[in-house]
Amino acid sequence: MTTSDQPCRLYLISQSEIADADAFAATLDGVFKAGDVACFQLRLKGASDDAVVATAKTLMPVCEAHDVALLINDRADLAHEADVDGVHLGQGDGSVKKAKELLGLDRIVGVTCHNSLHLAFAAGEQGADYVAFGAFYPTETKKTEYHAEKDILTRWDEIVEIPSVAIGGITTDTAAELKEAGAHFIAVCSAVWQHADGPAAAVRAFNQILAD
Ligand SMILES: Cc1ncc(COP(=O)(O)OP(=O)(O)O)c(N)n1
Ligand SMILES: Cc1nc(C(=O)O)sc1CCOP(=O)(O)O
Ligand SMILES: [Mg+2]
Repeated sequence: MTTSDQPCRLYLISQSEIADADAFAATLDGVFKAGDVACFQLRLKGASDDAVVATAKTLMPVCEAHDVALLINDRADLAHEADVDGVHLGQGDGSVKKAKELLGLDRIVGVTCHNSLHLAFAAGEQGADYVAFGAFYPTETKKTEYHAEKDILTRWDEIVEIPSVAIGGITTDTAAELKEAGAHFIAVCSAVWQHADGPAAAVRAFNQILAD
């Protein structure tokens, strides 16, 4: 993941529960057909380890077919077991170094950095492939303790080559301003899965905005 001449792309986060992985794989295939998605993060909360790995394995062929990187949230060990493209680590989810050792240097390790350039520099020094800033807007997907301002994306983009991901309450109304501020990826959950016209329509709409 490098920033030079790269367009701002969509980073899709799953809902926190997936009841039927096969049915969801079919939905995801339709979503990916609707437009460009760079990454898909499997963010299951409260699922067993076996369910996370099994769901990832069911979704992997769909992600591969559309050239979408599949990441597992929170757990480098499960990302390793499922042999996916990488892991997203929060500040309490283990070190980048250990994740890279386990997964291999070719796998993606992204890190939550809240509203802190200091955390982002530390993640970058440890070898993170991207840093995530947020939450930019109110969200019901997660209880957030940190609020990020757009200028952190601009300052990061001016200083560092490592891509940034903007997250938290992003909608089709706000994606453009984050892109303009310098975000390299726009991470979205509810604005896709709860879109009035369905997730494929949402991905089409985000793609139009990010292409402008
Ligand atoms: C792209 C991206 N950015 C931030 C987060 C949040 O990670 P974390 O702080 O570990 O919180 P949970 O997602 O685990 O609740 C993320 N998942 N993805
Ligand atoms: C998972 C997550 N992490 C955040 C952070 O600020 O670190 S905000 C968030 C929720 C993202 O979902 P939505 O697009 O529905 O707001
Ligand atoms: Mg986490």
